[in-house]
Amino acid sequence: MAVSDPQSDNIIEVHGLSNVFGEQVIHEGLDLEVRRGEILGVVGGSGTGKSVLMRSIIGLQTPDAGDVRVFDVPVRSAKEAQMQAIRKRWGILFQGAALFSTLTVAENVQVPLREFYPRLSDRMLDEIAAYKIVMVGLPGDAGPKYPAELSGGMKKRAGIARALALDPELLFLDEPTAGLDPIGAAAFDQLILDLRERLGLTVFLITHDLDTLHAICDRVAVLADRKVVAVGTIPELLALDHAWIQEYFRGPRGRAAEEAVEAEEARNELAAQGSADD
Ligand SMILES: Nc1ncnc2c1ncn2[C@@H]1O[C@H](COP(=O)(O)OP(=O)(O)OP(=O)(O)O)[C@@H](O)[C@H]1O
Repeated sequence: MAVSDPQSDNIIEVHGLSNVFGEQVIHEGLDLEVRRGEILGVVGGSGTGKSVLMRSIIGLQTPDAGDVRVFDVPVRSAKEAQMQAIRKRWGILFQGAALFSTLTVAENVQVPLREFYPRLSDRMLDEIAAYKIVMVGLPGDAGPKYPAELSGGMKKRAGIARALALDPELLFLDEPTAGLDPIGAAAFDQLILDLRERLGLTVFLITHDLDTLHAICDRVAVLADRKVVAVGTIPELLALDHAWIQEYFRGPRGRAAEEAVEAEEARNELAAQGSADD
């Protein structure tokens, strides 16, 4: 049930993916393409295999069948040097930010730099970390703090700073707004949008957050029945006769998220009219 036309300029291509754990078939013949420059939301019920899909794409999970290409490199058969080269081109925010608790924020940001560029001087490492920390909207004095001293939203921002350490082209985000209050979540959505604009990122975003889907995703991929059953804009998905999609987007939470976006658009329109009248 692919809704949008396929495009050739894909950063990620997944074809015929299967993942099986014992008796449990998670994916069977799953296809997905992620286009350069888009924010693709990935949704699906709990346990449908969103995180397993992400792990298959980044090479942390060896699938039972299928092809996965990232930056045109076949992840399953790539040599270690090829994988190293593409790992430099992506950044990952795992669920819960996954910061090293014994390292400061600045040291966390420096982890990928030390791994991929072991000859960087301490001064350069400090400068890059300070730059990334400010880039994600953390206060300048956040660098020497430990994760335990940060709020949930700040931890996520620190995780993003680390994911951006190597100036990636592609960002993987696994439930980035989970656990944030609605205001913190909206601010985080805005940060992702800003970063995409400023850095030209492509974003693979796993989320349950309907507000996030409405606010920042160009397209949404729906996981159900062991595969991606549909990919498209939210209006395209709403036009489909699929029970889970209808329930998810048209349920009370889905409608509230839709209304919030409509209200925001109306406010922006009024503001634009106001400034045109001045
Ligand atoms: N290494 C593994 N070994 C065995 N089973 C696994 C493994 N990894 C994941 N699973 C199982 O695969 C299924 C899908 O897991 P996954 O974490 O991808 O779901 P999800 O869609 O991300 O869920 P949620 O929305 O709750 O985070 C789950 O039933 C999980 O228990």
